[in-house]
Amino acid sequence: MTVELSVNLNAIAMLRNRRDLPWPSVTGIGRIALQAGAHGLTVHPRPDQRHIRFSDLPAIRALIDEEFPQAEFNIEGYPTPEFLALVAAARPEQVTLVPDDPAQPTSDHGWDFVADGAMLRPVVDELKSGGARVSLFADADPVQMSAAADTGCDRIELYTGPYGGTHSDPDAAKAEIERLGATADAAIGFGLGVNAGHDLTVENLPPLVARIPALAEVSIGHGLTADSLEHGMAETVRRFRRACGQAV
Ligand SMILES: CC(=O)[C@@H](O)[C@H](O)COP(=O)(O)O
Ligand SMILES: NCC(=O)COP(=O)(O)O
Repeated sequence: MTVELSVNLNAIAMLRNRRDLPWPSVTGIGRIALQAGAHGLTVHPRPDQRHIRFSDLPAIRALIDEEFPQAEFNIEGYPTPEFLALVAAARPEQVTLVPDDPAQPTSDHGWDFVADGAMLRPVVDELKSGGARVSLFADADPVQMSAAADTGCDRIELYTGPYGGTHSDPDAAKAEIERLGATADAAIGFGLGVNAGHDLTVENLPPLVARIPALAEVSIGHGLTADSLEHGMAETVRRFRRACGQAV
């Protein structure tokens, strides 16, 4: 199975928002990423619009529809009525629901599928009936996968932040990979697809992909954007695609 790369544009938008100027262009950089073979684009429109602005969503939708119809749009966020309205208008191929509080500096945990299942089930149903694939953000915890499947979601997205934090500790990295792998095995056993994301890099992707051969998609923004400052966006997308095991 090919591990697809979805490029997260949050950091590009964060840089753009530093000034009242239209560059760097979120759609312009997204175009370069798709031209270089990224499978799709990911955004996380947070309530304070600190990076991705609500107005970015129709522009990204139009870019994909008009120039890259085979690509996917993945929108992440907490399922407030405002977020669900943005999703209904943008018609993304995938929605990734995360349990983020608006005050969080970034996403740093997955759902408690036992406690949150009753809330998630109707939201998942609504999004799926609108035609989206639904992925739910998940910590590395195999025990939670039965309850995750009970939400009716299509996929989980493994939160790989703790793994990303082991960049200088090989033993801790191996332990995190095994926790992630065991969670993926459990999810697949319940018929779920598996995505992954947060703090993934060219260096830490290959061992994760080797442990989870059924991994469907990784969404990457921070590390990929950092590398693009050195290698350029097109070459960086190719480097990350190779790190996913794609023949580039
Ligand atoms: C869900 C996740 O881990 C990331 O995709 C998230 O979008 C990061 O958000 P920030 O870019 O705001 O840190
Ligand atoms: N879902 C993870 C994502 O889209 C990007 O996370 P990061 O690479 O910016 O940490």
